[in-house]
Order: sequence, then C-alpha cells, then structure tokens
Amino acid sequence: MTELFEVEERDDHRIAAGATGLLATFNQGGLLTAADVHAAARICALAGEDDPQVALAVAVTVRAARHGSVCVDLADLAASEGAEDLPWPDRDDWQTAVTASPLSSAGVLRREGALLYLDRFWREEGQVRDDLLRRIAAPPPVVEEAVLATTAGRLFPEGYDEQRTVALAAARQWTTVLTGGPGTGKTTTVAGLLALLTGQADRPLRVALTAPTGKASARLQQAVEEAQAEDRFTDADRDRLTGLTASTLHRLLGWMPGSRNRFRHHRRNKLPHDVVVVDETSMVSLTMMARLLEAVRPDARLVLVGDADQLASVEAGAVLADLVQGLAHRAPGAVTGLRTTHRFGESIGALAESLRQGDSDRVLALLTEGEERVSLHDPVEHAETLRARLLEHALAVRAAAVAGDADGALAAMDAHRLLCAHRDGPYGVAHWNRLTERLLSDHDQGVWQEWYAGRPILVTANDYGLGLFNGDTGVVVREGDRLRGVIAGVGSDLRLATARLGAVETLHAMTIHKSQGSQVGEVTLLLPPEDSPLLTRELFYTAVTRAKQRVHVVGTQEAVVAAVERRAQRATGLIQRLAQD
Ligand SMILES: Nc1ncnc2c1ncn2[C@@H]1O[C@H](COP(=O)(O)OP(=O)(O)OP(=O)(O)O)[C@@H](O)[C@H]1O
Repeated sequence: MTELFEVEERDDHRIAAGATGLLATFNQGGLLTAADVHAAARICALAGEDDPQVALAVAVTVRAARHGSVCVDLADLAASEGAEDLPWPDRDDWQTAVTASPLSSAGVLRREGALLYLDRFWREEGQVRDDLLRRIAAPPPVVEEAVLATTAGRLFPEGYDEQRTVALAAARQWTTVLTGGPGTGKTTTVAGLLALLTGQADRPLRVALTAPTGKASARLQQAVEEAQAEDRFTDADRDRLTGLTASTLHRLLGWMPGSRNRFRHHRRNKLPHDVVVVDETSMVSLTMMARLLEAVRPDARLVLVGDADQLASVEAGAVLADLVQGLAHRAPGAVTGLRTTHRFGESIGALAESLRQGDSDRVLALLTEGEERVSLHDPVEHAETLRARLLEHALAVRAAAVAGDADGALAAMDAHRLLCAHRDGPYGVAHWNRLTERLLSDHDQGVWQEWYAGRPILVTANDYGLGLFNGDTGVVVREGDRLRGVIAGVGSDLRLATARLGAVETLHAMTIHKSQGSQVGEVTLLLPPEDSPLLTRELFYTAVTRAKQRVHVVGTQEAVVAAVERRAQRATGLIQRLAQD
C-alpha cells in the first residue's frame, strides 16, 4: 500500500512552492513531499536534466529512502494500491527516459534490473554483497576439531543441542548470521561460542561485543557475563573471557566529529578484533552494515545476531532479513537459526510464533482465550483501566524517585511500558505522555514542570562526551535538594544534572520503533485503527516480544487482523544481488 497525504490547507508545508509539471502533480496528489520535490529538482538542475519523467523518477527514489527503502521499482510503485489514480508515465517510456538521462550516464541514478537507486545506496548494497561473498568464499578458519567437539559437549550439554549446532557452525566459519526470536538462547549461544573460540586460540582473543544502541550493547555484555556464570563454564573459560566490553557500533567503528557515516576504522584501517559479535542486527541500516563489513578483518569471526522478524532499521535497508533470505540460497551454512523458546511463558511465545507465521485466527484466539499473560481489550471499554494502569506505574516510579531510590525507580520504570505505533495524534506517544503527566500532576502537585522526580526519560541522540547513547533510558531522581538524571547502565548507572541532559524525551509511553533492543516486564500495546499505514505484522511482533511477563493489546479485532496481514515492505535489491554471480 502506498501512503498518500491529504493537503489540509493552502499553505500546507508539504506543498512545494514553485513546483511545476509532474513533480507538482505528484506533490499535490500527496505522494511527494516538498523535500522530495526540491531534492529532485536540484539533482536534475545540476545535471542539466529537464525531462519531467526523469525528475519524477528521482523524486520517487528520494521518497523511497525516506520510507526506509534503498531503491524503487518504478512499475510496482505505479501499480501499488492507493496510488493508482495518479498520472503515472507509461512504464516503458519511463524506463527509457531514465536510461537515456545524463543522470544515468553520470552515475547519479543506477539501475539494477527493474530497480532504480540513488548512487550511494547502490554502491553500499553492492559493497555489502561483495564483502560478504568474499568472506564466505575465503578458506574457512583452521580449528582443532577434537578440542572443539569436547568443549562444545561441555558448554552445550543435553538440552542445548540446537545451540550447540549453531555455535559449532559459527566456530567453523568466518561469517555467521544467527537468527532467533526472543529467549531462543542467542546470547547463551554467543557466550558458549566465545568460550569455544578462546579454547582454540593460543593467545587471548580480542572480542568486540556491539549493537546499534548503547542499551542493546550493554544488555549483550550483561547477558553474556550472566551466561558465563553458569556451571557449564569452567574458571578457565571465564579467565580467558575476562574484560569483555560492549560498545555501540558507532563507537566501535570510531565515530568522528562532524561525520555521520565515515569512521576511523575502514577498509584501510581495520578493526583489531578477532571476533566481532553484533546484537540486534535487525536495527542495523544498510549504511552501517557497509561500514562494518569493510572494517572487519577478513580473518576475524563475524557473528550477526538478531531477530529477522522484527521491524527493520530506522534508516534505510532491511539488511538482516535480506541476509537471511539472500544467503539461504547462496551460502546456506552461513545462516543459522534458533527456534525453541526458553524464556517466555507459553502464551507470549505462542503469540509471537503465530504472529511470525501470519496466522491471524490463531493470534485472535490466543488474545481472547482468557489467558492472563496475553489479552485483547477494546480501546473504548478499556480506556479507564489503561489510565489507571499508567497512573499506577507512574506513581510507583515517582515514589521511588522522590525517596532518592534510583534502583527502585529504574526497576519500577521497567515494570511496564505503553508502546504506541505513532508519535502524534490520539494514538501517539506525545498524547499519552502528556496524559500520564496530567494524571500524575492531578495526583501530586510536585509534577508540573519539565523536570520532576519520577520523570522517565529516553535519550534520543548519542553524546560521546557524557557517555549517553541514543536509546538509553533513565529516570529523574531526587538527590538531596537537587534532581539528577540517572541513566541505566551495566554495573553502574550514570548520574547527571538534568541541565546536562539535552536530547531526551519522556518515557511513560514509547514508540515501538524506539523500543527495539529493550525489554520490560509488562507491555501495553496500543494499536492504531486498522487503516493506519504503520500497522504491520513486524510492528506487532516487535511490540509483543518486548514483554517478559505480560502483554495487554488495546485495539479492535479488525486492527489485530489488519496488523497480522500487512507486511512492512521495503524495497531493497540485496536478496537479488546476493543471488547473482
Ligand atoms: N537450552 C536451554 N535450556 C534451558 N534454558 C535455556 C537454554 N538456552 C537458554 N536458556 C535460558 O533461556 C533464557 C533466554 O536465553 P538467552 O538470553 O540466551 O536468549 P536470547 O535469544 O539471547 O534472548 P533475547 O535476545 O530475547 O534477550 C536465559 O535465561 C537462558 O539461561
């Protein structure tokens, strides 16, 4: 389905002043925004291109990137539901015009079969493909099979068979994509794999544990350390694995001031690590994957861990899902999957699995069976209960924060979260954050300003100086007569004066996109109406799998069915390009 906007007023900011021809028509028709139109007009002007069909092709390619796609299939777009009434150019004429354009000869526009790219994404996708296939074609690492088998038998005893198979495969090759839903033992496998690899080495291995967000990388480190505390690991294993530190991908690659997509480590200055484990790979954009692959030494193990059924990265690409599908044909051994859930109560696991399979009848049945851990509530009938739940949790966070109990406040904050698909409007995070703060201030006069004890916060930008990372969460706590922002960390929390906290949002409610990489006790998932274009299976799955104990879905049955049946589609060419010789 193609999402169009409706022009609401004469000076709607999405309407481009001065646009003409097809660009103006598609802008007024709600497909292109002013930004798409201006970008296309500028690119065409620089190349001396005045064919309106080419300008339209550039604009829809720019638009696609805004929606997370790295390319666009012109013919598909023209035929897509919702956009049929726009005056699309004839498909063949359009392709011919694009091919003949000076923008194509200059390499600004790139074709790959039916797909049209802007140069940057075309190059990045090609680079990801080439680097991966080069790694996969290289002679495999030399391993001591006898030692490997004995150690694997100890680290992965009976009951850990699935994980043993995956860890052994990863030990025997340079590149592994390890997929699995929540609680399937991905971290357990990584912890065991690291011990297997250090057991093979005659010197301490340099291991990088990394993830797209600080929170996710810290969680990985903590989970690996917890797994290694188990009896299956010997003191010798633990000794060899001391000093593991986790960092965000940006920090691992060496973030440079003033540059978003260029890093200190690259093809000519590789990372020193022998093993690089990336968690939450579904959140990694095409651009970051390209930067990572070029920086990893060819003789370093690379393990890309994630859940391919989750939402894709905020920025363009759907790399993990593409690798799972694309490599399944090209290099099946490189993709390993874990299926058995070890953590969830039966019902959350079953709900996640039915969502993964797209079985809307089963999803509805599970939600309405009367099971305590997963339930569906009508938005109107449930409104009062939802408000009461939000207030109850907000009061619990506040009580601990006012008492100066940072651990208690952080724990209370992670006991429940309201997850929304939208940022704005009646189903959006902004509305529900405001509402919760109003409920809280009706109850407690101390809550009426921006900073108050018990304000849960979400960091929205990296600040390397302060050690804050996009996605970190925390809470404002009273400390004597001052307020402090306490950001949850591994081992120790970070305490900062509230004045130093720049890019933060209130976190009584959170978007599902931003919830990726985190888990909480209970989730209340507020589904938007069935016609919301954001309502997709991946969104639903991601929200449900954030919960450790309980999921309350608030929405109509129609919204549930629409969510299960609609896929979040992104146009990418990686699967096809991985198949090519
Ligand atoms: N084979 C197994 N048998 C029993 N328990 C297991 C097994 N594998 C893992 N577990 C336990 O299940 C829980 C989930 O495992 P783990 O954290 O490794 O999964 P995960 O896939 O990394 O989860 P997530 O990504 O959702 O955090 C842990 O408590 C772990 O100790």
